[in-house]
Amino acid sequence: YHDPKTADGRSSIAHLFEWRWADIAEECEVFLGPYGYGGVQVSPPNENGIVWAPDWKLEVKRPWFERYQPVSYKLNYTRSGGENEFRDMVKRCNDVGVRIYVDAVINHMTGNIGAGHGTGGSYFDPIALKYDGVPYSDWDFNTNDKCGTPSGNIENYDDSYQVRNCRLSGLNDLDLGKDYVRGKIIEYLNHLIDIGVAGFRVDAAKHMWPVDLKAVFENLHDLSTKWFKPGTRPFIFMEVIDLGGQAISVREYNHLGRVTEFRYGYKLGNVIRKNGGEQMQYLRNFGQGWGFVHEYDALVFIDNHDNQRGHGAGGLDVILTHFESRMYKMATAFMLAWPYGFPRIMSSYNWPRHIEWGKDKNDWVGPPHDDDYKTLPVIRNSDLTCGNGWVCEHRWRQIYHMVKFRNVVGAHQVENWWDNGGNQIAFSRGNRGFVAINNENFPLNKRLQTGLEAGSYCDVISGNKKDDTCTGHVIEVDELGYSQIFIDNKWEDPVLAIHLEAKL
Ligand SMILES: O=C(/C=C/c1ccc(O)c(O)c1)N[C@@H](Cc1ccc(O)cc1)C(=O)NCCCOc1c(-c2ccc(O)c(O)c2)oc2cc(O)cc(O)c2c1=O
Ligand SMILES: [Ca+2]
Repeated sequence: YHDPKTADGRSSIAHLFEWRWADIAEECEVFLGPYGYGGVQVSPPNENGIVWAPDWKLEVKRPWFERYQPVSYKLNYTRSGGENEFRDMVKRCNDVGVRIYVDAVINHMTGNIGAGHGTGGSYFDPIALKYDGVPYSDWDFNTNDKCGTPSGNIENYDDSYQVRNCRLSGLNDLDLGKDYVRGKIIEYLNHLIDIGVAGFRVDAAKHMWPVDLKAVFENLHDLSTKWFKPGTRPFIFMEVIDLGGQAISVREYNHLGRVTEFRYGYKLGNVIRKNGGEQMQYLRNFGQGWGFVHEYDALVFIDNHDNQRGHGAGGLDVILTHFESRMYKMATAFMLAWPYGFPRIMSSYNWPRHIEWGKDKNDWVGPPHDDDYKTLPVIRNSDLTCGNGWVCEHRWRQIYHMVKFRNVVGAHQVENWWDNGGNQIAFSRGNRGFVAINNENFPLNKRLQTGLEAGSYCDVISGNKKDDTCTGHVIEVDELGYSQIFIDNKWEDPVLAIHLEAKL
């Protein structure tokens, strides 16, 4: 369950948050496949509640988090499309070596958003705990006797019983101890596996008992033999928000599959922002040495759909996002060059961020849409940027080139680590790649061992290799593997990366 099951040496995935299935299928063929991405994490494909909250403090209309309020496990239909488009996307992506990982929301159903119909027309009544599209009834939910708090909601995250058996933010909490509930969830996930998905992001895993998750995972089918060898188990990574200090730890889950290591993005954000005296030189043992889970248990990322809005783990003054693009690219370059964990690149949409008192008042805003709240298609510009409000970080040169870098260096370990005792670092990955980062406010200018064979290399951060020319800096490596490395702190990107497939 820990192995991502990506194709031929592909080593990272992109989270195309709120993208439509048709756009993802196209992106697999025109970009993700050719540029070496291993897979896509897609938004929840199951039918969800429709959230209008005029009575709330804000005029909240069709927020992004409505997709995290299931109404049924039908794939027909969400803002991203219906089952046919979903099937088409899985086929077209797998056919070009790009896997699909589904965001599985199985801890809960909707909150108290009023009785009505889901995005696929299924009737539900949250008060009566009635979800006809599954069907679920009040038998299937954790009620007060199981939970024990006056409100029935989680009130204290230090009580591991409450965190599992009570409602998360008022969301109706499924009882995964019941065979019937497990059966419905297993049926949903196996339907996805039989279509061809390669695995799952388990949403809100912290809110479910490991023993119940184990019972579900054990009953999942092997992956479809249309694209995978017989007997291949699904890739599982569980969202466990754990920055340490709370009752529930990632270590309760990492035997079941990989876990989201939230400390990774949090600590790296602090280092790059130089918060609290953090320095780049301390990154030489970034990983288990910092208390993170074992590298084979870690799914790592700079930001995710939740904390890029200041929610969940970290907050706006630590987590780096596309809004701070120069630092974001530096952090992403490090993540993709550094061997620890399996990396996920966030691909966002723009929203009118409005920070007041350290909170983004527009943190609820949903994807780019037309007047009927229909999600807009992705527009692809000839310079690889996107239109219609899609940020497409995964298409930024400094990012997609590092995705390639990670594929080229494979499992080669870190060698030739150098730092200036402050915020300049450099290291190679075996004899296949070399990267240097200057996060000081003065230039880096040093003769360093790159670990690479002699020759001229194109720096893939500043440009592209075209046949035997380089549109960015050309880096000369001498017979002994040394190179005079210069990085001006005033450059657009104070990062340099070269590898064997960027050799001129
Ligand atoms: O901010 C949000 C949504 C956040 C969210 C959504 C999906 C995620 O995967 C996630 O990690 C966070 N939701 C808003 C609005 C909201 C939505 C539904 C609701 O019933 C009440 C309010 C909010 O203010 N939520 C309360 C704080 C965030 O509390 C949530 C968490 C959460 C946050 C921090 C933790 O340490 C943690 O263990 C869980 O996970 C969710 C998972 C879901 O599947 C659906 C949710 O509504 C939520 C969720 O509300
Ligand atoms: Ca629960």
